[in-house]
Amino acid sequence: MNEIVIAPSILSLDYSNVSAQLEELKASKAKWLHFDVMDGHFVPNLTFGPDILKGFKKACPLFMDVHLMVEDPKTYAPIFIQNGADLVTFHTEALDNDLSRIQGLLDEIHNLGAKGGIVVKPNTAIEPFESVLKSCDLVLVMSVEPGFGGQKFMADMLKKVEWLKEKRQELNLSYRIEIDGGINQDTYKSALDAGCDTLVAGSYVFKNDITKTIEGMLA
Ligand SMILES: O=C(CO)[C@@H](O)[C@H](O)COP(=O)(O)O
Ligand SMILES: [Fe+2]
Repeated sequence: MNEIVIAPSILSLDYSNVSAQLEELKASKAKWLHFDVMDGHFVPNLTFGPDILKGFKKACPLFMDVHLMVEDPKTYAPIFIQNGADLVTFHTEALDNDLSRIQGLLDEIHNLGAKGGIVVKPNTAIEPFESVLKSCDLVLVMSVEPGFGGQKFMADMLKKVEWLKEKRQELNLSYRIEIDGGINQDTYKSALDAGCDTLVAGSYVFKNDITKTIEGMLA
């Protein structure tokens, strides 16, 4: 059983007060930061480039979990790895769900010394990706449509989590299972019960007391 990790999503930081929140995160029980990269094409929102990641890593040296929501992850994964990503996840849909392209990018991420994994949107089934699971350090299940923080949790996505948990045991693998979107006081327990070991939480953490909210999910 993997240790439970909370990965606060910096998408929901209060950008008028960044350093104080990064100091609080450093002192908190969060070991990871979730860094959402959006290119305005794969999703209808724009966020951060590699220089911002580099700055965050310097100010707050936690494990950087970089979620690429971009049309061209093959180009951007190496750039974010050079700038501090410890783990990069990319959407299968951005590679047309093509298994050989997905396998190729997972191999490339590993060759660059980072951890890697796949992400699926809510309307993408997870079962077709069984053959690449052996190369994933983590599989990320989206429980909202990617693009924005603060959306409602889609409880149906927990079926994917249950399938991933069963497959992990059947195939004797050890990838982490992460969920992203709508995690809060009403939903985090069901995600853990279904088999998630890594919880992304954005608005829930940053719109409340950061330290206590993270501790509450780990209690
Ligand atoms: O990838 C995304 C959104 O596309 C997320 O990482 C969000 O940042 C999660 O925000 P909350 O739903 O927890 O507010
Ligand atoms: Fe994310």
